[in-house]
Amino acid sequence: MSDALELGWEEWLALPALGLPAIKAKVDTGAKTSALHAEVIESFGDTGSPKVRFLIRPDPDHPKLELVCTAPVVDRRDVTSSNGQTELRYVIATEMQIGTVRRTIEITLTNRETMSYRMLLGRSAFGDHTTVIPDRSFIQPKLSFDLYQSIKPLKPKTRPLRMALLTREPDNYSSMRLAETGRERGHIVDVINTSRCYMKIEARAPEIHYDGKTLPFYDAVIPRIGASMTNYGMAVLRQFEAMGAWCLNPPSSIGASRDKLLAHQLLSQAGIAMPVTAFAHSPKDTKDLVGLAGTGPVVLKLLESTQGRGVVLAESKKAAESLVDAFRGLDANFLVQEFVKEAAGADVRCLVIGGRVVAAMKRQAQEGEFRSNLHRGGEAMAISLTPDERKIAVAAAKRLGLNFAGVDILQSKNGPVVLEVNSSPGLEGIEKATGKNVTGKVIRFIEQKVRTLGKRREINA
Ligand SMILES: Nc1ncnc2c1ncn2[C@@H]1O[C@H](COP(=O)(O)OP(=O)(O)OP(=O)(O)O)[C@@H](O)[C@H]1O
Ligand SMILES: [Mg+2]
Ligand SMILES: [Mg+2]
Repeated sequence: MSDALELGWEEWLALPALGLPAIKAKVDTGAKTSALHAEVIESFGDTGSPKVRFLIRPDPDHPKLELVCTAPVVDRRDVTSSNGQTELRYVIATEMQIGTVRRTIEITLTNRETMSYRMLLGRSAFGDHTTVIPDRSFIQPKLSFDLYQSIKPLKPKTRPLRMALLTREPDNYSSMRLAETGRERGHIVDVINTSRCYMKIEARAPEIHYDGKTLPFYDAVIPRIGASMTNYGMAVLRQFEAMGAWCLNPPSSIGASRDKLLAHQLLSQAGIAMPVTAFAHSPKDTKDLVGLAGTGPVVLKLLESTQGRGVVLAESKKAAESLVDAFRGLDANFLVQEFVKEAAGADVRCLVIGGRVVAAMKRQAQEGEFRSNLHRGGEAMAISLTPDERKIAVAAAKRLGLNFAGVDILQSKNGPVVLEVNSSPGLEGIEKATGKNVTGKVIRFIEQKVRTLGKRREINA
């Protein structure tokens, strides 16, 4: 492919890495660097690899066609425009395709809303073998804004949402899937480490600070708060709410689901079936406590445990009593629960989004193990739910006020019983077992919620 290029004073080009298949540019031999129209420019990323995202409306005649572009920042530079004003601009490097020529060029970002051309092609983009013929236009093949029709993510009416993903584990499967899927659908997703947020508590101007900067307004917050961060995470979430963000799961619901005592009380008040359960801290009458959980074998659980670690089975009354005596010395809350033998080492995880079960899997424990946790070597497979299972899963999520929940059910001889409700359910196991794009459903639910909320806000304004 030859590098020789003839250009008229206006030309069509594409910026494929930015996802822009057609841009009409004015060729300007008087300008050194190229410039591209950009609105709501925001920097993000590490200092080692800074990036910028911006909104572009490539077609001046159709301002509703909006796209979000992301690019690495190569520089920030003072640029003096033709009206003599100097502006500090972001400089990005991206690939340009014009006719058959493809090359990486530097582009400065600036608001060109009032200009007829969204892009200015400056000399540094020309290369060595370019001839500009100033009295001709469109020497290179013409493109069309129709090319944007095949681009799905943004519908003309919808603006991209700004989402915050609150997590201390940005690299785990769930975090990566949520961030990626949100971005694929045209949104801005900032991954924020909950523990690094600090806050200014002020009624009229609440703020959240992060690495020395004030965080902007977020339309939605996706909380992925680990058990060790529940309290602080809830405070951060309340602060986001105070700033007007909508939280996928409200902080109080996350708190309720994490507090096993409270969760059990709330669920049983709502008439949701659960294994018979007794709670204790340091009981004097061990026999009486064990008796509360029925006559058969019992399961004892340390309340602070997760991933099946503090969960033990006592086959006999005697074993249960000596375990209770041991737990009493730990100064910890624990529960004694009827053992649902029929479950046969399996439980059912139902993923509920917005009051509907969108995916379900059965987790089967290894031979000789009653705990089905995947971390304990359990195996997961897709399962179709009975209407009763579906109903109880939805009711449990609703009672705790969770829009996004993983409800764990045991299949007992008297029908399904709820074991626990998780407010940050993992996505890897369920997506792999069912082949369903659960993450996509989460993001679409957020879009739908935030947009109806936005409409309501406009009406009330
Ligand atoms: N009462 C019970 N009867 C039969 N099996 C049980 C019972 N309680 C728990 N199990 C089994 O043990 C596993 C672990 O128990 P549970 O889910 O209550 O605690 P956890 O896994 O430590 O909590 P988390 O899921 O939050 O990490 C369950 O998935 C289930 O397979
Ligand atoms: Mg649990
Ligand atoms: Mg569990």
